[in-house]
Amino acid sequence: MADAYVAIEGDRVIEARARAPGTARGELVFTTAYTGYEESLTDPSYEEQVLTFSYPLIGNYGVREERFESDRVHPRAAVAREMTDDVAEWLASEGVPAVDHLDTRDIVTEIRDEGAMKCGIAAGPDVTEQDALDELHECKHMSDHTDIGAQVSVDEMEVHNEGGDGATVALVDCGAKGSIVESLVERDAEVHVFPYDASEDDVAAVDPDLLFISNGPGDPQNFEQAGELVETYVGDVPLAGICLGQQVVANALGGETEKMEFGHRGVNQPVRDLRSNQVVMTTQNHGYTVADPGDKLDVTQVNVNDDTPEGLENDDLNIITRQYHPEANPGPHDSLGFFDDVLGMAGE
Ligand SMILES: NC(=O)CC[C@H](N)C(=O)O
Repeated sequence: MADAYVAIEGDRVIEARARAPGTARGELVFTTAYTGYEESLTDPSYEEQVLTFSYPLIGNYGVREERFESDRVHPRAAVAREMTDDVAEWLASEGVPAVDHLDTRDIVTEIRDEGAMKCGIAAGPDVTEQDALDELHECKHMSDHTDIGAQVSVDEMEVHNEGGDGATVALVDCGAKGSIVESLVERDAEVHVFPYDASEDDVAAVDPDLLFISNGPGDPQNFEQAGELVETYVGDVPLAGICLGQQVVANALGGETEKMEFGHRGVNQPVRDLRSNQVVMTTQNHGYTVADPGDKLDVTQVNVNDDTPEGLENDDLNIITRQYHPEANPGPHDSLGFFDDVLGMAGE
């Protein structure tokens, strides 16, 4: 008998098995990644989403903190065909509801046909279908989470690798994955991690060689202050961005972003570099895209599947951004050279 329910738009309720108890709501999305569940579940970009794994068995190599991308689980709930006890117990200890024993192919097909959608989840011995429906009816559209940055950013500036020999990087933390900081520190950068709403004066105080806008959850248009930093620094200091960072940079420089139907989430998204014609496999996790790069940025890389912009650049203004995740974790390491390129702009 079912002891968990997933309610999706149209008030359809899918029965499941409770693996971690509780009720939750969020935007229902799926990832096709076949490894990296620890990294995905701790990626702050999944804040306010319910993550469905299309790969059928989640948890088969345990749960190790050294693979976490932040200090907590970010999706509001997790959905899998089959989840191991390790993962279920971890999610339960974090208070994040989880369900399995349902047809995840059905959910993926529904999202592909209808687009990412609101959902409600109720899991545990005492829950009813109505509990899941109540959650669904309370669920907000992702763009209506207007201060989502506050949920994922540092409260105070933090310095990593103080006294490092390399560039001084001002990383605006819109929900940064730990691997981005690590990739910069490994290249000797002194990384100042700023709150998502840091002021121009805060950033100016460290006299950065590079302004870097991180990945993050929700609608990039809700990160106005990060956009203002981009407007302030463009032309004076090199600019870099990953995922939400690319979107914020584009919006700040006269471009436009829009919501995609169901986005790209996985570890084998092919990206073509338009100058070298080389294709690399990339890790992705985004539901918005740059619809118009504006007149300051050139599209230098595109997604092979749907031609959406994956890289934006301006050689004169020293700007390089990526829609995908060059830091990987999970996923292929093919584009780690991005970090050498952006630190190269900063004189390293
Ligand atoms: N990983 C990210 O930075 C995601 C960016 C943005 N929240 C999107 O969904 O498009």
